[in-house]
Amino acid sequence: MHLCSLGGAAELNCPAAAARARRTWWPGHGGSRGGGSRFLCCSRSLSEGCPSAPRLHPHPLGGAAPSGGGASLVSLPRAPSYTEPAVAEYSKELDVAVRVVQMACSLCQGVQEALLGRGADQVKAKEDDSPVTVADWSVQAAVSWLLAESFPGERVSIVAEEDVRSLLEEEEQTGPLLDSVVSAVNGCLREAAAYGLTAAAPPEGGLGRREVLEAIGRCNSVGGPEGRHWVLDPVDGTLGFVRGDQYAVALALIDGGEVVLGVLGCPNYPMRREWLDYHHRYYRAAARVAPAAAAGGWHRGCVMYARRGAGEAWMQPLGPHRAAAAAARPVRVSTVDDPAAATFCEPVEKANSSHAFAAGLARSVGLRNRPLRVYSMVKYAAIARGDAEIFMKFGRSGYREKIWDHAAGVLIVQEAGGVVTDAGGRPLDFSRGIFLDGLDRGIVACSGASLHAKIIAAVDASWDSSEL
Ligand SMILES: Nc1ncnc2c1ncn2[C@@H]1O[C@H](COP(=O)(O)O)[C@@H](OP(=O)(O)O)[C@H]1O
Ligand SMILES: [Mg+2]
Repeated sequence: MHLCSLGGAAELNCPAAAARARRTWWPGHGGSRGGGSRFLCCSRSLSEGCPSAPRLHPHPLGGAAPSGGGASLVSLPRAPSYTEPAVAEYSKELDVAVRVVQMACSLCQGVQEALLGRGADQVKAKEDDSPVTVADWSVQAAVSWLLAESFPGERVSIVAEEDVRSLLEEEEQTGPLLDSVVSAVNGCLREAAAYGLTAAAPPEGGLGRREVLEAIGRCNSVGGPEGRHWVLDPVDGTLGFVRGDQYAVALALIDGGEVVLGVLGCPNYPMRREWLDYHHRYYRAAARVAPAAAAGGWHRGCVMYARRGAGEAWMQPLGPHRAAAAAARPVRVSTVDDPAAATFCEPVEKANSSHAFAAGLARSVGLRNRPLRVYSMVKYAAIARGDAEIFMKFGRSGYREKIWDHAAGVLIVQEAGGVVTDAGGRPLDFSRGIFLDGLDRGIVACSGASLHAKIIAAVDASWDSSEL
Protein backbone atom coordinates (compact mmCIF):
# COMPACT_ATOMS: atom_id res chain seq x y z
CA MET A 1 0.00 0.00 0.00
CA HIS A 2 1.22 3.48 -0.67
CA LEU A 3 -0.07 6.96 -0.17
CA CYS A 4 -0.94 9.70 -2.48
CA SER A 5 -0.58 13.27 -1.44
CA LEU A 6 -3.96 14.89 -1.03
CA GLY A 7 -4.45 18.31 -2.42
CA GLY A 8 -1.47 18.29 -4.79
CA ALA A 9 -0.79 17.09 -8.29
CA ALA A 10 -0.19 13.60 -7.02
CA GLU A 11 -3.73 13.20 -5.82
CA LEU A 12 -5.20 14.61 -8.98
CA ASN A 13 -3.25 12.06 -10.99
CA CYS A 14 -4.36 9.13 -8.94
CA PRO A 15 -7.89 7.99 -9.75
CA ALA A 16 -7.93 5.40 -7.03
CA ALA A 17 -7.10 7.95 -4.39
CA ALA A 18 -9.54 10.47 -5.75
CA ALA A 19 -12.38 7.96 -5.87
CA ARG A 20 -11.62 6.82 -2.38
CA ALA A 21 -11.51 10.41 -1.22
CA ARG A 22 -15.04 10.90 -2.47
CA ARG A 23 -16.27 7.73 -0.78
CA THR A 24 -14.47 7.83 2.53
CA TRP A 25 -12.59 10.87 3.61
CA TRP A 26 -10.53 10.49 6.70
CA PRO A 27 -7.74 12.81 7.62
CA GLY A 28 -4.90 10.37 7.47
CA HIS A 29 -2.69 12.87 9.02
CA GLY A 30 -3.92 15.67 11.09
CA GLY A 31 -5.82 17.70 8.55
CA SER A 32 -9.26 19.03 9.12
CA ARG A 33 -12.19 17.64 7.22
CA GLY A 34 -12.25 20.78 5.16
CA GLY A 35 -8.74 20.40 3.81
CA GLY A 36 -5.16 20.90 4.78
CA SER A 37 -4.44 17.22 5.16
CA ARG A 38 -1.28 15.73 3.75
CA PHE A 39 -1.99 12.13 2.99
CA LEU A 40 -4.70 9.93 1.68
CA CYS A 41 -4.50 6.22 1.38
CA CYS A 42 -4.49 4.89 -2.16
CA SER A 43 -5.57 1.32 -2.66
CA ARG A 44 -3.24 0.69 -5.60
CA SER A 45 0.19 -0.59 -4.80
CA LEU A 46 3.40 0.76 -6.30
CA SER A 47 3.71 -2.40 -8.35
CA GLU A 48 0.25 -1.78 -9.74
CA GLY A 49 1.70 1.38 -11.10
CA CYS A 50 -0.08 4.39 -9.68
CA PRO A 51 1.65 7.07 -11.74
CA SER A 52 1.84 9.60 -9.00
CA ALA A 53 2.66 7.55 -5.97
CA PRO A 54 5.35 9.25 -3.94
CA ARG A 55 7.39 6.95 -1.76
CA LEU A 56 5.65 7.89 1.42
CA HIS A 57 4.56 5.66 4.26
CA PRO A 58 1.03 5.75 5.55
CA HIS A 59 0.96 7.64 8.79
CA PRO A 60 0.48 5.14 11.62
CA LEU A 61 -2.38 7.12 13.08
CA GLY A 62 -4.19 7.13 9.77
CA GLY A 63 -6.33 4.09 10.43
CA ALA A 64 -7.55 5.27 13.78
CA ALA A 65 -10.38 7.53 14.65
CA PRO A 66 -10.57 10.90 13.00
CA SER A 67 -7.96 13.32 14.17
CA GLY A 68 -9.53 16.73 13.74
CA GLY A 69 -8.68 19.07 16.60
CA GLY A 70 -11.37 19.23 19.20
CA ALA A 71 -13.05 16.03 18.06
CA SER A 72 -13.62 13.40 20.66
CA LEU A 73 -11.37 10.57 19.75
CA VAL A 74 -13.25 8.08 21.79
CA SER A 75 -16.81 8.99 20.97
CA LEU A 76 -16.53 9.38 17.19
CA PRO A 77 -16.86 6.36 14.93
CA ARG A 78 -13.75 4.49 13.90
CA ALA A 79 -12.25 5.11 10.50
CA PRO A 80 -13.27 2.70 7.77
CA SER A 81 -11.08 -0.32 7.51
CA TYR A 82 -9.07 0.59 4.46
CA THR A 83 -5.86 -0.32 6.23
CA GLU A 84 -4.61 -3.87 6.34
CA PRO A 85 -5.34 -5.54 9.67
CA ALA A 86 -1.68 -5.76 10.65
CA VAL A 87 -1.20 -2.05 10.07
CA ALA A 88 -4.36 -1.12 11.92
CA GLU A 89 -3.40 -3.09 15.01
CA TYR A 90 -2.90 -0.84 18.05
CA SER A 91 -3.79 2.24 15.99
CA LYS A 92 -6.26 3.55 18.52
CA GLU A 93 -3.77 2.90 21.32
CA LEU A 94 -1.04 4.75 19.43
CA ASP A 95 -3.32 7.64 18.58
CA VAL A 96 -4.41 8.04 22.21
CA ALA A 97 -0.83 7.62 23.46
CA VAL A 98 0.51 10.39 21.20
CA ARG A 99 -2.19 12.80 22.35
CA VAL A 100 -1.67 11.87 26.00
CA VAL A 101 2.09 12.39 25.76
CA GLN A 102 1.55 15.73 24.06
CA MET A 103 -0.63 16.81 26.99
CA ALA A 104 1.91 15.53 29.50
CA CYS A 105 4.68 17.47 27.76
CA SER A 106 2.64 20.63 28.00
CA LEU A 107 2.15 20.02 31.72
CA CYS A 108 5.90 19.50 32.17
CA GLN A 109 6.78 22.66 30.30
CA GLY A 110 4.62 24.69 32.68
CA VAL A 111 6.12 23.07 35.76
CA GLN A 112 9.69 23.39 34.47
CA GLU A 113 9.20 27.05 33.73
CA ALA A 114 7.86 27.69 37.23
CA LEU A 115 10.60 25.56 38.75
CA LEU A 116 13.38 27.47 37.07
CA GLY A 117 11.89 30.71 38.31
CA ARG A 118 11.24 29.59 41.89
CA GLY A 119 14.24 27.51 42.81
CA ALA A 120 15.30 24.37 44.51
CA ASP A 121 12.66 24.09 47.24
CA GLN A 122 10.29 22.69 44.60
CA VAL A 123 12.58 19.71 44.03
CA LYS A 124 12.14 16.78 46.41
CA ALA A 125 14.41 13.82 46.99
CA LYS A 126 13.17 10.24 46.83
CA GLU A 127 14.36 7.45 49.12
CA ASP A 128 17.19 6.64 46.71
CA ASP A 129 18.14 10.35 46.70
CA SER A 130 17.01 10.86 43.11
CA PRO A 131 15.03 14.06 42.49
CA VAL A 132 11.27 14.21 42.01
CA THR A 133 8.97 17.15 41.35
CA VAL A 134 5.31 18.10 41.04
CA ALA A 135 5.64 17.18 37.35
CA ASP A 136 6.49 13.50 38.00
CA TRP A 137 3.36 12.86 40.10
CA SER A 138 1.14 15.14 38.03
CA VAL A 139 2.04 13.52 34.72
CA GLN A 140 1.52 10.08 36.21
CA ALA A 141 -1.93 11.07 37.50
CA ALA A 142 -2.94 12.76 34.24
CA VAL A 143 -1.77 9.88 32.03
CA SER A 144 -3.45 7.35 34.28
CA TRP A 145 -6.74 9.28 34.13
CA LEU A 146 -6.58 9.85 30.37
CA LEU A 147 -5.83 6.21 29.56
CA ALA A 148 -8.57 4.93 31.84
CA GLU A 149 -11.12 7.32 30.31
CA SER A 150 -9.99 6.61 26.74
CA PHE A 151 -10.38 2.86 27.12
CA PRO A 152 -13.60 2.54 29.12
CA GLY A 153 -14.52 -0.96 30.10
CA GLU A 154 -10.93 -2.17 29.83
CA ARG A 155 -8.76 -3.04 32.76
CA VAL A 156 -5.95 -0.60 32.03
CA SER A 157 -2.73 -1.88 33.56
CA ILE A 158 0.02 0.71 34.01
CA VAL A 159 3.59 0.17 35.19
CA ALA A 160 5.03 3.52 36.21
CA GLU A 161 7.80 5.05 38.23
CA GLU A 162 6.11 7.09 40.97
CA ASP A 163 4.03 6.01 43.93
CA VAL A 164 1.44 7.58 46.21
CA ARG A 165 3.34 6.77 49.36
CA SER A 166 6.33 8.96 48.47
CA LEU A 167 3.98 11.83 47.59
CA LEU A 168 2.15 11.57 50.92
CA GLU A 169 5.42 11.25 52.87
CA GLU A 170 6.79 14.30 51.15
CA GLU A 171 3.61 16.22 51.89
CA GLU A 172 3.90 15.27 55.55
CA GLN A 173 7.55 16.23 55.84
CA THR A 174 7.87 19.33 53.71
CA GLY A 175 4.41 20.84 53.48
CA PRO A 176 1.73 21.30 50.83
CA LEU A 177 2.48 19.43 47.66
CA LEU A 178 -0.63 17.47 46.81
CA ASP A 179 -2.59 20.66 46.07
CA SER A 180 0.07 21.70 43.54
CA VAL A 181 -0.22 18.28 41.94
CA VAL A 182 -4.03 18.47 41.82
CA SER A 183 -3.84 21.90 40.25
CA ALA A 184 -1.28 20.81 37.61
CA VAL A 185 -3.36 17.72 36.77
CA ASN A 186 -6.56 19.72 36.33
CA GLY A 187 -4.74 22.35 34.27
CA CYS A 188 -3.58 19.56 31.98
CA LEU A 189 -6.92 17.76 31.73
CA ARG A 190 -8.76 20.96 30.90
CA GLU A 191 -6.84 20.92 27.61
CA ALA A 192 -8.24 17.50 26.64
CA ALA A 193 -10.48 18.93 23.91
CA ALA A 194 -7.60 20.74 22.21
CA TYR A 195 -5.85 17.40 21.98
CA GLY A 196 -8.89 15.60 20.63
CA LEU A 197 -9.58 13.67 23.84
CA THR A 198 -12.88 15.28 24.79
CA ALA A 199 -14.25 12.05 26.19
CA ALA A 200 -11.41 12.04 28.71
CA ALA A 201 -12.07 15.56 29.98
CA PRO A 202 -12.34 15.85 33.78
CA PRO A 203 -15.68 16.35 35.52
CA GLU A 204 -16.85 19.88 36.11
CA GLY A 205 -14.84 21.33 38.97
CA GLY A 206 -11.92 19.07 38.12
CA LEU A 207 -10.46 16.08 39.94
CA GLY A 208 -10.14 16.25 43.71
CA ARG A 209 -7.29 15.09 45.92
CA ARG A 210 -8.73 11.60 46.31
CA GLU A 211 -9.18 11.08 42.59
CA VAL A 212 -5.67 12.28 41.85
CA LEU A 213 -4.20 9.96 44.46
CA GLU A 214 -6.25 7.10 43.07
CA ALA A 215 -5.03 7.82 39.56
CA ILE A 216 -1.40 7.77 40.69
CA GLY A 217 -1.97 4.67 42.78
CA ARG A 218 -3.55 2.74 39.90
CA CYS A 219 -0.18 2.71 38.12
CA ASN A 220 1.07 -0.07 40.35
CA SER A 221 1.14 -2.91 37.89
CA VAL A 222 4.30 -4.99 37.72
CA GLY A 223 4.05 -5.91 34.04
CA GLY A 224 5.18 -9.36 32.98
CA PRO A 225 4.81 -11.75 30.05
CA GLU A 226 1.01 -11.95 30.00
CA GLY A 227 -1.49 -9.36 28.83
CA ARG A 228 -1.22 -5.68 28.04
CA HIS A 229 0.66 -3.20 30.18
CA TRP A 230 1.23 0.47 29.60
CA VAL A 231 4.70 1.50 30.74
CA LEU A 232 5.22 5.09 31.82
CA ASP A 233 8.17 7.19 32.88
CA PRO A 234 6.36 10.44 33.67
CA VAL A 235 9.56 12.50 33.68
CA ASP A 236 12.60 10.60 32.53
CA GLY A 237 15.84 12.39 33.35
CA THR A 238 14.42 14.32 36.28
CA LEU A 239 17.88 15.75 36.91
CA GLY A 240 17.86 17.28 33.44
CA PHE A 241 14.33 18.52 34.08
CA VAL A 242 15.23 20.37 37.28
CA ARG A 243 18.33 21.83 35.64
CA GLY A 244 16.29 23.27 32.79
CA ASP A 245 17.82 20.80 30.38
CA GLN A 246 16.67 17.74 28.40
CA TYR A 247 14.12 15.27 29.75
CA ALA A 248 11.46 13.01 28.26
CA VAL A 249 7.95 11.73 28.86
CA ALA A 250 7.97 8.07 27.85
CA LEU A 251 4.92 5.89 27.25
CA ALA A 252 5.00 2.41 25.78
CA LEU A 253 2.60 -0.49 25.48
CA ILE A 254 3.78 -4.02 26.17
CA ASP A 255 1.60 -6.85 24.91
CA GLY A 256 2.51 -10.45 25.64
CA GLY A 257 5.94 -9.38 26.86
CA GLU A 258 6.79 -7.41 23.68
CA VAL A 259 6.88 -3.66 23.29
CA VAL A 260 4.26 -2.96 20.62
CA LEU A 261 4.22 0.81 20.62
CA GLY A 262 6.36 3.61 21.96
CA VAL A 263 5.86 7.34 22.32
CA LEU A 264 8.61 9.67 23.48
CA GLY A 265 7.85 13.29 24.30
CA CYS A 266 10.97 15.45 24.28
CA PRO A 267 9.85 18.97 25.25
CA ASN A 268 13.31 20.54 24.93
CA TYR A 269 14.48 18.62 21.89
CA PRO A 270 13.53 20.73 18.90
CA MET A 271 12.29 19.38 15.58
CA ARG A 272 15.27 20.82 13.79
CA ARG A 273 18.70 19.51 14.52
CA GLU A 274 20.43 22.83 14.00
CA TRP A 275 18.71 24.19 17.10
CA LEU A 276 19.98 21.37 19.27
CA ASP A 277 23.10 23.16 20.37
CA TYR A 278 21.19 26.05 21.81
CA HIS A 279 19.88 25.90 25.30
CA HIS A 280 16.11 25.97 25.38
CA ARG A 281 16.14 29.10 27.55
CA TYR A 282 17.80 30.77 24.61
CA TYR A 283 14.93 29.69 22.35
CA ARG A 284 12.42 31.10 24.74
CA ALA A 285 14.27 34.41 24.99
CA ALA A 286 14.58 34.53 21.21
CA ALA A 287 10.90 33.68 20.79
CA ARG A 288 9.96 36.63 22.94
CA VAL A 289 11.91 39.00 20.74
CA ALA A 290 10.84 37.37 17.49
CA PRO A 291 7.40 35.84 17.92
CA ALA A 292 7.17 35.17 14.19
CA ALA A 293 10.04 32.74 14.46
CA ALA A 294 8.33 31.12 17.43
CA ALA A 295 5.21 30.66 15.37
CA GLY A 296 7.34 28.64 12.96
CA GLY A 297 7.83 26.17 15.77
CA TRP A 298 11.59 26.01 15.67
CA HIS A 299 11.88 26.49 19.40
CA ARG A 300 9.54 23.71 20.41
CA GLY A 301 10.25 20.16 21.31
CA CYS A 302 8.97 17.07 19.58
CA VAL A 303 7.11 13.83 20.13
CA MET A 304 8.37 10.65 18.44
CA TYR A 305 6.33 7.49 18.06
CA ALA A 306 6.39 4.08 16.46
CA ARG A 307 4.45 0.85 16.27
CA ARG A 308 6.12 -2.53 16.33
CA GLY A 309 6.71 -4.11 12.92
CA ALA A 310 5.78 -0.99 10.95
CA GLY A 311 9.37 -0.32 9.90
CA GLU A 312 8.91 3.37 10.42
CA ALA A 313 8.94 5.97 13.18
CA TRP A 314 7.43 9.43 13.20
CA MET A 315 7.95 12.79 14.81
CA GLN A 316 5.62 15.73 15.34
CA PRO A 317 6.18 19.07 17.08
CA LEU A 318 4.73 19.76 20.49
CA GLY A 319 1.38 21.42 20.46
CA PRO A 320 -2.35 20.90 20.23
CA HIS A 321 -3.34 18.03 18.08
CA ARG A 322 -4.34 19.48 14.75
CA ALA A 323 -1.25 21.61 14.15
CA ALA A 324 1.14 19.02 15.55
CA ALA A 325 -0.26 16.17 13.47
CA ALA A 326 -0.22 18.28 10.31
CA ALA A 327 3.52 18.86 10.78
CA ALA A 328 4.44 15.23 11.47
CA ARG A 329 7.17 13.59 9.46
CA PRO A 330 8.89 10.22 9.40
CA VAL A 331 12.28 9.86 11.05
CA ARG A 332 15.07 7.54 10.08
CA VAL A 333 18.39 6.56 11.63
CA SER A 334 21.65 7.92 10.24
CA THR A 335 23.33 6.13 7.33
CA VAL A 336 26.81 6.84 8.70
CA ASP A 337 28.62 3.57 9.33
CA ASP A 338 32.19 4.83 9.44
CA PRO A 339 33.16 5.04 13.13
CA ALA A 340 35.36 8.05 12.40
CA ALA A 341 32.27 10.01 11.38
CA ALA A 342 29.92 8.60 14.00
CA THR A 343 28.82 10.27 17.25
CA PHE A 344 27.96 8.39 20.41
CA CYS A 345 25.58 9.44 23.17
CA GLU A 346 25.82 8.64 26.84
CA PRO A 347 24.22 9.80 30.10
CA VAL A 348 25.39 13.13 31.49
CA GLU A 349 25.85 11.59 34.93
CA LYS A 350 28.83 9.29 35.16
CA ALA A 351 27.16 7.63 38.14
CA ASN A 352 24.59 6.27 35.66
CA SER A 353 27.06 4.97 33.07
CA SER A 354 30.82 4.64 33.04
CA HIS A 355 32.22 7.46 30.92
CA ALA A 356 35.70 5.95 31.20
CA PHE A 357 34.66 2.56 29.82
CA ALA A 358 32.72 4.18 26.97
CA ALA A 359 35.71 6.39 26.14
CA GLY A 360 37.93 3.28 25.96
CA LEU A 361 35.44 1.58 23.64
CA ALA A 362 35.23 4.71 21.51
CA ARG A 363 38.99 4.77 21.10
CA SER A 364 39.22 1.10 20.22
CA VAL A 365 36.43 1.32 17.64
CA GLY A 366 37.80 4.52 16.10
CA LEU A 367 35.10 6.99 17.17
CA ARG A 368 36.58 10.46 16.95
CA ASN A 369 33.70 12.83 17.71
CA ARG A 370 33.09 14.14 21.19
CA PRO A 371 30.37 12.17 23.00
CA LEU A 372 26.93 13.73 23.05
CA ARG A 373 25.99 13.75 26.73
CA VAL A 374 22.26 14.10 27.12
CA TYR A 375 19.87 13.46 29.98
CA SER A 376 17.09 10.92 29.59
CA MET A 377 15.69 8.89 26.71
CA VAL A 378 16.30 11.86 24.43
CA LYS A 379 19.42 9.82 23.58
CA TYR A 380 17.19 7.23 21.89
CA ALA A 381 15.39 10.05 20.07
CA ALA A 382 18.75 11.35 18.84
CA ILE A 383 19.62 7.94 17.38
CA ALA A 384 16.17 7.45 15.84
CA ARG A 385 16.28 10.63 13.84
CA GLY A 386 19.94 10.47 12.85
CA ASP A 387 21.45 13.13 15.13
CA ALA A 388 23.86 10.53 16.51
CA GLU A 389 24.75 6.94 15.67
CA ILE A 390 25.45 5.15 18.94
CA PHE A 391 24.05 5.14 22.48
CA MET A 392 25.89 3.16 25.12
CA LYS A 393 24.95 2.73 28.76
CA PHE A 394 27.06 0.77 31.23
CA GLY A 395 25.59 1.09 34.72
CA ARG A 396 27.45 0.10 37.83
CA SER A 397 27.39 -3.55 38.72
CA GLY A 398 24.19 -4.48 40.53
CA TYR A 399 22.08 -1.64 39.10
CA ARG A 400 18.81 -3.03 37.73
CA GLU A 401 17.54 -1.16 34.69
CA LYS A 402 13.81 -0.46 34.68
CA ILE A 403 11.57 -1.08 31.69
CA TRP A 404 10.14 2.47 31.77
CA ASP A 405 13.63 3.90 31.12
CA HIS A 406 13.94 2.06 27.80
CA ALA A 407 10.76 0.54 26.34
CA ALA A 408 9.54 3.51 24.26
CA GLY A 409 13.00 4.56 23.07
CA VAL A 410 14.10 1.06 22.10
CA LEU A 411 11.05 0.48 19.91
CA ILE A 412 11.34 3.88 18.22
CA VAL A 413 15.01 3.29 17.37
CA GLN A 414 14.28 -0.21 16.06
CA GLU A 415 11.41 0.92 13.87
CA ALA A 416 13.49 3.85 12.58
CA GLY A 417 15.98 1.27 11.31
CA GLY A 418 18.36 0.91 14.24
CA VAL A 419 19.58 -2.01 16.33
CA VAL A 420 19.27 -2.21 20.13
CA THR A 421 20.55 -5.05 22.30
CA ASP A 422 22.31 -5.64 25.56
CA ALA A 423 26.10 -5.51 25.47
CA GLY A 424 26.19 -9.22 24.71
CA GLY A 425 24.20 -8.64 21.51
CA ARG A 426 20.94 -10.12 22.84
CA PRO A 427 17.54 -8.47 22.53
CA LEU A 428 16.27 -6.67 25.63
CA ASP A 429 13.62 -8.69 27.42
CA PHE A 430 10.64 -6.59 28.48
CA SER A 431 8.62 -9.57 29.67
CA ARG A 432 10.17 -9.97 33.09
CA GLY A 433 8.29 -7.35 35.03
CA ILE A 434 9.54 -3.98 36.18
CA PHE A 435 13.21 -4.71 35.64
CA LEU A 436 15.18 -5.51 32.51
CA ASP A 437 16.57 -8.55 34.25
CA GLY A 438 18.99 -10.79 32.43
CA LEU A 439 20.70 -7.79 30.89
CA ASP A 440 24.26 -8.59 29.89
CA ARG A 441 26.56 -5.76 31.10
CA GLY A 442 24.89 -2.78 29.43
CA ILE A 443 22.79 -1.46 26.58
CA VAL A 444 23.97 -0.64 23.06
CA ALA A 445 21.75 1.14 20.52
CA CYS A 446 23.13 1.85 17.06
CA SER A 447 21.92 3.27 13.79
CA GLY A 448 23.06 0.17 11.93
CA ALA A 449 24.31 -3.41 12.22
CA SER A 450 27.89 -2.68 11.26
CA LEU A 451 28.55 -0.11 14.00
CA HIS A 452 26.63 -2.29 16.42
CA ALA A 453 28.81 -5.34 15.70
CA LYS A 454 31.97 -3.28 16.23
CA ILE A 455 30.79 -1.98 19.62
CA ILE A 456 29.73 -5.42 20.81
CA ALA A 457 33.10 -6.90 19.78
CA ALA A 458 34.92 -4.05 21.54
CA VAL A 459 32.93 -4.62 24.75
CA ASP A 460 33.97 -8.27 24.71
CA ALA A 461 37.59 -7.38 24.08
CA SER A 462 37.86 -4.86 26.90
CA TRP A 463 35.38 -5.99 29.54
CA ASP A 464 37.71 -8.15 31.60
CA SER A 465 40.23 -5.36 31.99
CA SER A 466 37.53 -2.86 32.99
CA GLU A 467 36.58 -2.18 36.57
CA LEU A 468 32.89 -2.62 35.94
N1 LIG B 1 23.03 4.32 39.27
C1 LIG B 1 22.32 4.32 38.14
N2 LIG B 1 22.77 3.64 37.08
C2 LIG B 1 22.10 3.65 35.94
N3 LIG B 1 20.94 4.31 35.74
C3 LIG B 1 20.43 5.00 36.75
C4 LIG B 1 21.10 5.04 38.00
N4 LIG B 1 20.36 5.79 38.83
C5 LIG B 1 19.27 6.20 38.13
N5 LIG B 1 19.32 5.71 36.88
C6 LIG B 1 18.32 5.87 35.81
O1 LIG B 1 18.82 6.74 34.81
C7 LIG B 1 17.76 7.57 34.40
C8 LIG B 1 18.29 8.83 33.83
O2 LIG B 1 18.95 8.50 32.70
P1 LIG B 1 20.18 9.35 32.20
O3 LIG B 1 21.27 9.22 33.20
O4 LIG B 1 20.49 8.69 30.92
O5 LIG B 1 19.69 10.74 32.05
C9 LIG B 1 16.96 7.79 35.63
O6 LIG B 1 15.64 8.05 35.23
P2 LIG B 1 14.75 9.10 36.07
O7 LIG B 1 15.39 10.43 35.91
O8 LIG B 1 13.44 9.00 35.39
O9 LIG B 1 14.74 8.60 37.47
C10 LIG B 1 17.08 6.48 36.38
O10 LIG B 1 16.03 5.61 36.09
MG1 LIG C 1 13.68 7.41 34.01
